[in-house]
Amino acid sequence: MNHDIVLGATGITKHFGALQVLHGVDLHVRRGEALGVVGPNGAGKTTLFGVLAGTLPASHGRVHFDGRDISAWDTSERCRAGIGRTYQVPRPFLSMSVAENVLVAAQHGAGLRGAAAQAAVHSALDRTGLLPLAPRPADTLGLLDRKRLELARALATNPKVLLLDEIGGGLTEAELLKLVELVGSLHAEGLTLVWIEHVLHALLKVVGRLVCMDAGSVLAEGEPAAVMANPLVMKAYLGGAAA
Ligand SMILES: Nc1ncnc2c1ncn2[C@@H]1O[C@H](COP(=O)(O)OP(=O)(O)OP(=O)(O)O)[C@@H](O)[C@H]1O
Repeated sequence: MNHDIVLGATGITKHFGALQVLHGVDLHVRRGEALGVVGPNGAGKTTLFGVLAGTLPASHGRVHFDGRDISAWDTSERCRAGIGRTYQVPRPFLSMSVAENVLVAAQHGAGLRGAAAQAAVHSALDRTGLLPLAPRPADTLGLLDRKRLELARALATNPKVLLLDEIGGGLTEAELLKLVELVGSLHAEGLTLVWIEHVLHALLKVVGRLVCMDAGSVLAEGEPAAVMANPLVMKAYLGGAAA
């Protein structure tokens, strides 16, 4: 495997019963890059994230990470190896504080204990600007701070690659700019990102490469402007809008 590729999926298919939602997808993430993943609703983007993170077993195909075949690894092994993710629908423990939520991720996601767990929590809160809110109950946070918390929980697992699933949804334009700034700063620190996002103008401020999926296949990939101008991609989006 090419060592420039930190995370690679090859020939991934996924069936849910009789429904096939991924049809031989190849996805290769380069070390240090920010890769965007777009596509109409139901294209299979979140399912692909599940296969990468190990929450969903692939029906066929292999996943490699950092030079190793991790296809048989479960989600906690992959998390400890350095694959972090956020969820489309964040589910923080609402009665717990911001810091406690991040601590749970450091302990249960990354298996950290004691001073190492506390250091990971401090660093994640600091990087996401949540240190001043550390003692606040999670249910008192506004939407942007909940997104920051979702990021902090993923960062507390010390990821080498961070999978972001539609973290931009529902924010005002001003909030979105702050989120873009934060995600951009994580990438500037050297974190490899794969970001599924429907809010294209936000995504395009951060990513250097784009993959477009439709109906369980990769339609196009490459330089973002070229991908968005690809006739197949335009057709998929217009079809999605009309559906
Ligand atoms: N657990 C499941 N059981 C059955 N079908 C599923 C399951 N999860 C996803 N699907 C189906 O797989 C297809 C792909 O869904 P997926 O969520 O991966 O798409 P997506 O590209 O992430 O869409 P969106 O942009 O709307 O989040 C959809 O038809 C969806 O209904």
